Amino acid sequence: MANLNITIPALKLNDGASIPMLGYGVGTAWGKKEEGKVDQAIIDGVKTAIKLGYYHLDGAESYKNETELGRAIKESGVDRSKLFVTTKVWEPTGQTGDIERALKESLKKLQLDYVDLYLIHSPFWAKSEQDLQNGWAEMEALQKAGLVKTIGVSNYRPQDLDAVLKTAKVKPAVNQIEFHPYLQRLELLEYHKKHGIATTAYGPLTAVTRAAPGPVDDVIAGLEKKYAVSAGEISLRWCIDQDIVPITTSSKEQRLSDYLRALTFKLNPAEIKQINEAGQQKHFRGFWGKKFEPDSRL
Ligand SMILES: NC(=O)C1=CN([C@@H]2O[C@H](COP(=O)(O)OP(=O)(O)OC[C@H]3O[C@@H](n4cnc5c(N)ncnc54)[C@H](OP(=O)(O)O)[C@@H]3O)[C@@H](O)[C@H]2O)C=CC1
Ligand SMILES: O=CCc1c[nH]c2ccccc12
Repeated sequence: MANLNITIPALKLNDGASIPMLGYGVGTAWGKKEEGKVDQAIIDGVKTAIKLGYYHLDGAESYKNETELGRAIKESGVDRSKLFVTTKVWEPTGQTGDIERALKESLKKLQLDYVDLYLIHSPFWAKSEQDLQNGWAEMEALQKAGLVKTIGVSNYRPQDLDAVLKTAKVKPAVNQIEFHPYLQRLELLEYHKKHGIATTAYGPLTAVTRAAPGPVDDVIAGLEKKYAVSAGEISLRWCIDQDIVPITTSSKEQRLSDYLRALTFKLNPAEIKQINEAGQQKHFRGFWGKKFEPDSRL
C-alpha cells in the first residue's frame, strides 16, 4: 500500500474558511437504512480513511450513520481542529426551528459542538421560493450562533440559488452537486463562479465506474499511462484541476490509499479539454434522476 504521507491542499471559501480539496463520503459506501445498532465496520472504515489522511469527512442526517462517524472521529485521536466535518439536513418541513433541531440532533450523534460545513441536502422539499428563503435564513442563524462554521447547499439548481440569493444576508459558500465527465453542469458552474460559490462534487468516479464504458475511456486510458495512475485518480484530478472538490469514498483501504496519488500530478488544460469534449458525448445522472426532470442536465 502506498504511504504517500500527503497533506491534502485546501480551497478558500467565500466566508474565509478553507475546505480540503479531497473529501471522504460516508453516504454511498456506508449509509444505513435505519439508525439501528452501531455498526463497527463503519467506524473502522472511517478510521482507516482518517488514518490515511482524509480529514474532510462528508456525512448527512439521511445516511443514518452520524453516530458511527462521531465515534470514528473520537477514536481516531486526530485533533478536532484538524478535521473538516460536513453534515446535511434532510427534508425540513418548512417550519421555523426544524433545521436547528436537526442540527442539534446531528451534533449530539457526532459528539461535536460544531460542524465545519452544514448543507441543506436538496431543494426538493421546498414547496415555494419562500420555503427556500426561510430555510436559508435558519442556516444563517445557526452560523451566527456558532454551531456551524460554514453554510451551504446541495443539489441546488440555478433557479433554487436565485431564490435564496434574493433574500440571503450570507451567500451559500458551497453547492455540493453530482459532477463528472458525463454530467458537467456548465450553466451551474458558471453561476457558482459569478457568485463565488465553491463546487464540491459527489460521484466523481462515475464515468469510470457506474457509467462505464463510454467515450472518455480512451482519453483516460492515455492519461493513466502518461501519469502512471488509475482511471479513478485521473477522474479526481480532473475535478481538482478545475477547482472543484471531489468527494469520493471506498470501503477498501487499498483504493483509498491509491486515490491519494491524485494529489501528486496535474492535468494540463489541453488534457482537461480532451476529457470535457469526450464527456459531452454522453449524459449520465446517477442520483436524484427524477427530481431533475424535465432537464436532467441542469
Ligand atoms: N449530496 C448528495 O446528494 C450526495 C452526496 N454524496 C456524497 O458523496 C460521497 C461519494 O459519492 P460516490 O458517488 O460514492 O462517489 P464516487 O464516484 O467516488 O464513487 C465511489 C464508489 O465507487 C466505487 N468504486 C471505486 N472504484 C471502483 C472501481 N474501480 N470499480 C467499481 N467501483 C468502484 C466504490 O466502491 P468500493 O467501496 O467497492 O471501493 C464507492 O462505492 C458519498 O459517500 C456521499 O458522502 C453521494 C451522492 C449524493
Ligand atoms: O446523499 C446522497 C444520496 C442519499 C440520500 N440519502 C441517502 C441515504 C443513504 C445513502 C445515500 C443517500
